[in-house]
Amino acid sequence: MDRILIIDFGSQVTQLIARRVRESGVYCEIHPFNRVSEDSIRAFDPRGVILSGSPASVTEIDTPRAPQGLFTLGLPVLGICYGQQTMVEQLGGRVASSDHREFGRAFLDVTADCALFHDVWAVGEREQVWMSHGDRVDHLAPGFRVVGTSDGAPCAAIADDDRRFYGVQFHPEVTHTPHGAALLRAFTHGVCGCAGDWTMAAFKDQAIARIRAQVGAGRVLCGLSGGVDSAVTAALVHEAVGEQLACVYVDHGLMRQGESEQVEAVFRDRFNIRLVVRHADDLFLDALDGVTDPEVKRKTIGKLFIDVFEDEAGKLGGADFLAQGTLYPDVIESVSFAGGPSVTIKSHHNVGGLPERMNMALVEPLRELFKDEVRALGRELGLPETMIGRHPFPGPGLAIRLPDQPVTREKLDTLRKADVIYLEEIARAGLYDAIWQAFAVLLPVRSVGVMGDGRTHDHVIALRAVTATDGMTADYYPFDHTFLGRVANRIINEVRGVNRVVYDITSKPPGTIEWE
Ligand SMILES: Nc1ncnc2c1ncn2[C@@H]1O[C@H](COP(=O)(O)OP(=O)(O)OP(=O)(O)O)[C@@H](O)[C@H]1O
Ligand SMILES: O=c1[nH]c(=O)c2[nH+]cn([C@@H]3O[C@H](COP(=O)(O)O)[C@@H](O)[C@H]3O)c2[nH]1
Ligand SMILES: NC(=O)CC[C@H](N)C(=O)O
Ligand SMILES: [Mg+2]
Repeated sequence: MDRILIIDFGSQVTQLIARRVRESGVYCEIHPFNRVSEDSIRAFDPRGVILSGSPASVTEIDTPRAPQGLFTLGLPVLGICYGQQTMVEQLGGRVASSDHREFGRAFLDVTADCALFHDVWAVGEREQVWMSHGDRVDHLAPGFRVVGTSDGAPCAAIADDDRRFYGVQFHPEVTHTPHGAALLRAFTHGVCGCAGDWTMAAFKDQAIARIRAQVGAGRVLCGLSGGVDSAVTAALVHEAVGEQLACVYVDHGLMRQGESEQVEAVFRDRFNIRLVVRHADDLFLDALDGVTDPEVKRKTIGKLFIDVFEDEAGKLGGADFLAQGTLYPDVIESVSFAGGPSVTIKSHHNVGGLPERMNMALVEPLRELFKDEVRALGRELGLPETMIGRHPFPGPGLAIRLPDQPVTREKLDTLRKADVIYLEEIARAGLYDAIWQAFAVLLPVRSVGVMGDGRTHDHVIALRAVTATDGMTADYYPFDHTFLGRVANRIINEVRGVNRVVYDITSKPPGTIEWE
């Protein structure tokens, strides 16, 4: 299988390089610069290498470099921004800090032809690109020539066709460079000669073969949440090892209205997979009694998940493997320049402690995929569209949508009623698929209102809806006011105990998607 190696120097947009390469039908992986060597590159056996951008500056000592041996392997190399700068510097050219910094939209004048521009750009054209740099290449390394210039970068695009080395100061991976994807494709297909045959159908067959080889005759347990990731994982593992798989769905009393019934019905209807539904609301709600702190809530729930899985595995006569829907963004070790370990924003309930305690090995067939690729794989496996397009729902459920207050059955009930109205209206307006995730939050404040000429002193519901591609960053969804007014009206009229509705317009960062 053709593959491209992306060496990450810590750019904010390295993941986008991977997405674009994969969209061109070529498998790729991101490896942090401090983990690659000439040997590791040989072992990975790529058709070509892309060097990412970085917050660091080549002009300073002790900043990251590519392994020097990379440039003698005979492989095509594309350096993007910092990647271009370090390549030039490592091959004998010079990079300097410039007064003329460029951030955001810029224009590139195409001054010469090269394989990177083939069928994309012609000499004499002026092309929109996206820039984010303060340094620039001042003197080319031997063998290179300039093929494009911009106001702030006389060497904005450079080529050494003999060695198949290319460098661009702009970022082709971002959508603000309109022809960027085509340039990356020209690199992967034209320059590196990749066939572009990495499809979800091919991935599915390989994944099934890998699961069979790993699991053998062993027994697999899969936590099923109703979410896309676990559904696709279960379907894939089932195709691979059939009856050796059992799924456990835990109703922890923190699910949305009708959710458990729906997950169970869809699953039993569509799949012939053994499913255990475990009702454990007393267990979870008792443990959460009086807990207000978000981290304590998350850890309490995480621990109980482990207990329940352990218990169910025992009832099933033991399990050798645990199947999880871990995705590529969870796996990528992005390079941190903050120095020191990064802070914990929130402990994502993960069944991470599980395998160790239960002596189960992990089966993680989605480790290499992004969420949209998981959805494509789900389609390949014939999963229903309602399951594939489902908004993500966090493992700790509604507990983290009752911020800064203890979880009670009464509050859960109020929250559920508001949430279901909101989602109903979103579906009715045809907006469900345009939104990454939407939900209601019950705030720990009461406000004064007037209803039916009487005074009310009731709860406030906050509505949240965001757009995102992988949940790492997000923007609030720009509903029109008529829509918001309609939802607010219905919630206040139909949900007893709520007299006010607000809309959350915080992006991530600085906010997060969930409130806790
Ligand atoms: N209620 C639940 N019962 C059983 N397992 C669960 C439950 N909630 C979460 N899990 C397990 O935890 C994993 C992580 O949850 P996560 O929400 O990240 O993924 P998902 O629910 O499969 O997909 P999505 O991100 O779309 O919600 C799931 O894949 C599943 O294995
Ligand atoms: O399985 C999960 N377990 C968790 O503990 C958890 N916390 C947040 N989320 C989901 O992750 C995405 C990003 O959420 P945040 O911006 O709130 O961190 C959003 O999609 C959140 O819904 C979770 N999913
Ligand atoms: N985006 C980047 O890779 C920036 C590289 C380097 N820090 C510069 O400012 O030029
Ligand atoms: Mg989920």
